[in-house]
Amino acid sequence: MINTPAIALTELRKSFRGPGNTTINAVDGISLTVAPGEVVAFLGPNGAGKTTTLDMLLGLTTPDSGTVHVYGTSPREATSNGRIAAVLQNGGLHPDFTVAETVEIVASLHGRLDDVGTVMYATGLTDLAGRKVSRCSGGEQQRIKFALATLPDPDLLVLDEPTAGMDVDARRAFWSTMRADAANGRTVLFATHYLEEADAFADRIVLIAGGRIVADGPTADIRNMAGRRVVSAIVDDADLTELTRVVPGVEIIERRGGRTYLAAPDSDVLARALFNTPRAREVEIAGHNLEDAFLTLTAGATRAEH
Ligand SMILES: Nc1ncnc2c1ncn2[C@@H]1O[C@H](COP(=O)(O)OP(=O)(O)OP(=O)(O)O)[C@@H](O)[C@H]1O
Repeated sequence: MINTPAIALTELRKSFRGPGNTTINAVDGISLTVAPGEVVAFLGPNGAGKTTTLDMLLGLTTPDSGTVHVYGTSPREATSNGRIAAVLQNGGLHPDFTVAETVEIVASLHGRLDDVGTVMYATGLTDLAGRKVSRCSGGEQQRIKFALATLPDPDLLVLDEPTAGMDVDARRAFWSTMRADAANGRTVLFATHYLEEADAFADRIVLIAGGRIVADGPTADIRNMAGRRVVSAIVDDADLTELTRVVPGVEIIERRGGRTYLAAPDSDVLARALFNTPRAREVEIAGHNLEDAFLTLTAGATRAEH
């Protein structure tokens, strides 16, 4: 079955009870198909719904509605036959074991005791072999989890904020190991809230906010989209209609607090047109910072609460 996707999510929904009897639609209709061998970043701000989606993908949480398929099977089946493995944010490590013991236990479960040395070396754990897990830093613990996740040699690796707690050098080392894995054909889906990290590593970025996908495309496209300079102003509807006529490719990103946020392939043309629009007031040109632009892209998506 050559065409079976690595991941197929259809109309996934999951809500939780929030404070004061409200309902939080953590995941609000996510559909996503990932082909084998793709490296996909699941990018979104805190609370966007990334972890909840990954939990459903891994079969740790049951969706309220929608379906999850991993290589055409259920998450449970994919986990039990070693096709999918994960590095999650919390838990999973025994504090009293040493790093080597931890890796050996999981290796023995997968019949890979012979590979312990190689895996520990590849994940930068060799020098930490004798250290108790409880004495390892957050970043070091992430590396242990990563080593454990690669032991079953999964076709799909799911990583939730994998570099949390790592310093710059550790991050770089981690991603170079991941790149080598991906070059060998492993499918990787990782959650992050750093655009730079998604940009540096993923082939494709799925941008999520408010429990929904707000953009999905090749990394270069999303980078260009996020990299556009945003121009905003207080402007009325009639002038807006005129602007969309005179500025090629202008797009209304959102309207918030009486202000309209616009972007165009040439932001100078857009800004000039706005300055020449007599009733447009308080024209502002946003900086070119990728993180700011990313926030602008996701700010419009607010989660529906009842
Ligand atoms: N068990 C739960 N009970 C109640 N609310 C929850 C639960 N799990 C998640 N939520 C809420 O659902 C929303 C989505 O959370 P989720 O952890 O999936 O987001 P995230 O994108 O992974 O965020 P982060 O980057 O902070 O990890 C948030 O508003 C969160 O508070």
